[in-house]
Amino acid sequence: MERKEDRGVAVITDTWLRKHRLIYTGATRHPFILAIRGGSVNISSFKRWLGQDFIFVRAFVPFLASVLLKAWKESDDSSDVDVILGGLAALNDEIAWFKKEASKWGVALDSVVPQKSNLDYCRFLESLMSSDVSYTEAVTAFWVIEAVYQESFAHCLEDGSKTPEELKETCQRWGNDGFGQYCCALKSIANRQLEKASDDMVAKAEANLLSVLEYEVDFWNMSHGGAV
Ligand SMILES: Cc1ncc(CN)c(N)n1
Repeated sequence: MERKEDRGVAVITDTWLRKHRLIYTGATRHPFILAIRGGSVNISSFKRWLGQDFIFVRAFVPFLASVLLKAWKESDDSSDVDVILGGLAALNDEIAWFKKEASKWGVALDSVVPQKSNLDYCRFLESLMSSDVSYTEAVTAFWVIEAVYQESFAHCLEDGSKTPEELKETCQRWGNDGFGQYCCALKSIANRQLEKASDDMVAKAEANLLSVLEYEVDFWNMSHGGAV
């Protein structure tokens, strides 16, 4: 089927990404990502990110479950539930992967202390789990959260990147084509929902997009912090 983008019709999420390009680039081309891509990343920064992200991913599970519930209740398209369920299943693998990766790098996940930026981001996720938050808002935020990781890690795998061999598996996890297609599916769902949403809801979804991008930048910034 011909997509709206192909027909030159403005798509809400694309309009937002153009409007907020600076912060979007800040989130997807962060110095931590550029250091991975350039091969100069400090391994203690990577380990710090790994430990913090494990905590985040655990908090992401109930958030995703809440989006699934909202899709089941509010979506007109039953395939949304399938897409989100696929995301939940992938998270199960992701948690197992974090445990394996942490043991490879000698990171004791049980003793990682969540940093403030992480706690703030997890609290934001929790606020989106409220039944007062619409499916449109929740699924839009969900798409942005996934898209930032997809764009960031795919950049580390592009031609010309000098990503260290031992970090390629991490980059593949979010930078692979399958994850890219999953993000496209989430983006289409978000756009479909936004097109029929009230102005007020669209404004809230845009504010959430900005919040996610700010939280993502702060999240990457944690990798600069003190020693692991
Ligand atoms: C902070 C963060 N943002 C996004 C993702 C991708 N699920 C993640 N693992 N961590």
